[in-house]
Amino acid sequence: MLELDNVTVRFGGLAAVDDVSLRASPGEVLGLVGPNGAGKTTLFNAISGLVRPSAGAIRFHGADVARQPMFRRARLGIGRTFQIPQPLHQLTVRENLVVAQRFGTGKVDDARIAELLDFTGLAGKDGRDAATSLALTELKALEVAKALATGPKLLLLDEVLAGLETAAKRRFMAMLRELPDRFGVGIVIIEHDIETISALCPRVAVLDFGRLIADGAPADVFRDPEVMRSYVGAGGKHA
Ligand SMILES: Nc1ncnc2c1ncn2[C@@H]1O[C@H](COP(=O)(O)OP(=O)(O)OP(=O)(O)O)[C@@H](O)[C@H]1O
Repeated sequence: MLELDNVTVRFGGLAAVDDVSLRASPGEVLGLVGPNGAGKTTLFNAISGLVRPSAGAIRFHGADVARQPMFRRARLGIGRTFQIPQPLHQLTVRENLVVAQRFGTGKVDDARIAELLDFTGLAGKDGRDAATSLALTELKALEVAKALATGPKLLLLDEVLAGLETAAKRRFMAMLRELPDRFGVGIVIIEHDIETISALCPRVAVLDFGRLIADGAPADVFRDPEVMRSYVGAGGKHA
């Protein structure tokens, strides 16, 4: 479904993503980890169209999307969340989903919106405005609901679990586990916590200074000395 070939993203002299080749299959749940500044979000930005790669190919279901604008990639089925929730603050929760649907599919589907509100635990909050009346957990749920409202086949989740307290995290993990079957999406998820990523993802890819240094089953990857060095080198706070 997603094919990255030798993707590099440069900011001046810095290769934030450095010659990364990676594949994700339909319905697959892939973890993306690495220390702070490793290039994870930049890779998401390159896939979703927020930054343009300096080199390399990005294909989605066979189509070369590397030069396509964000909305076109969204229409093809690439959806994403942002690390810091980015609702349209002046709009209500429901209106946020309407905008996301228009962006991703071009039309509004009220039944689907009701389903998404229910699924993400936001039913009953649909009339609230996003800026002033939602707690962090609800903002994160809205971020997931918005991404789903664009009708994705691939969902890029950028630290949706970070900062959640234990009960909310458990709820979110159950929600994420349901996504592939219920909504027919594959997932790439950025997450720092090794235990969480191992519980959610049969496969994990590791970035370090922009380079892909490991790709495989969590049990193998997190035993790899180079991976552990990169975590410990980053202060050991993720290990
Ligand atoms: N727009 C930008 N301009 C210049 N440098 C950038 C830009 N965006 C990211 N960088 C740099 O690129 C590198 C990779 O950043 P990125 O945010 O992708 O890392 P990350 O792995 O997502 O980190 P974190 O876990 O902290 O979110 C960092 O050195 C960062 O400072």
